[in-house]
Amino acid sequence: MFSLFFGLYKYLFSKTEFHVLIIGIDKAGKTTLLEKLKSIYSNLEGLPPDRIVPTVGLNIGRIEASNTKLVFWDLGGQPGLRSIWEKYYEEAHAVIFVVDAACPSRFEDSKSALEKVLRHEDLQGAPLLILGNKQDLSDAVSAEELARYLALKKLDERVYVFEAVSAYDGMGIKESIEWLVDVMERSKRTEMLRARSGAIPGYM
Ligand SMILES: Nc1nc2c(ncn2[C@@H]2O[C@H](COP(=O)(O)OP(=O)(O)OP(=O)(O)O)[C@@H](O)[C@H]2O)c(=O)[nH]1
Ligand SMILES: [Mg+2]
Repeated sequence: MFSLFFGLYKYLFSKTEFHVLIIGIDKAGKTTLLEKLKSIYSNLEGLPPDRIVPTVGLNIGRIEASNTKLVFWDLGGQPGLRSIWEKYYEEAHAVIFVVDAACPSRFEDSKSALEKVLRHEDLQGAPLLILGNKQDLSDAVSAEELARYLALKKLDERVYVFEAVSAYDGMGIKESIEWLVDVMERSKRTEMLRARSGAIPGYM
């Protein structure tokens, strides 16, 4: 009986934990973004950009934002590492896809990597936040321009947005995270993941 009420209490009052996958091609700025998120949302000072090295394994960051717990999984974007991304799809509530908005010569690479991500059935219904990073650089393209460059198909059914950010100075990051939390809270995928994890009170 106690466990039934405890389960119900937990279900009603504990903060939801969302898993957010941060992917994108190498050097887009994913890890720099993760460290900036830690600095903005927690008391921990994130690593400064000059101490960040290309990611080979997995970086994890936990923050609290808008009364929810967010767990970020940041993976390496080098070509040989991209096959690892899909191992995390099933458990992800949403995806952040980071693009270096100041490097048009790599937009094509980003586009094909993202199209492959969108085709994967384990990510069905996952909200998508596409970040045009490095806005502190004068030649960075805007979110609208990036959307035009990428010209993504297969987005019709998906909840998505393009945002312009800088992982250096923090521009656009809070707005992006607010959007993400809001859509994850209302998404069918969240309902599906919750049901699958057996988070129905009394049935754990
Ligand atoms: N100017 C500028 N440079 C940035 C920004 N974000 C990242 N960088 C730089 O871009 C380079 C790559 O950053 P990382 O965060 O390591 O990129 P990544 O996407 O994690 O790369 P992988 O781990 O190899 O996939 C580094 O030199 C960063 O300092 C930004 O907002 N503005
Ligand atoms: Mg990295």
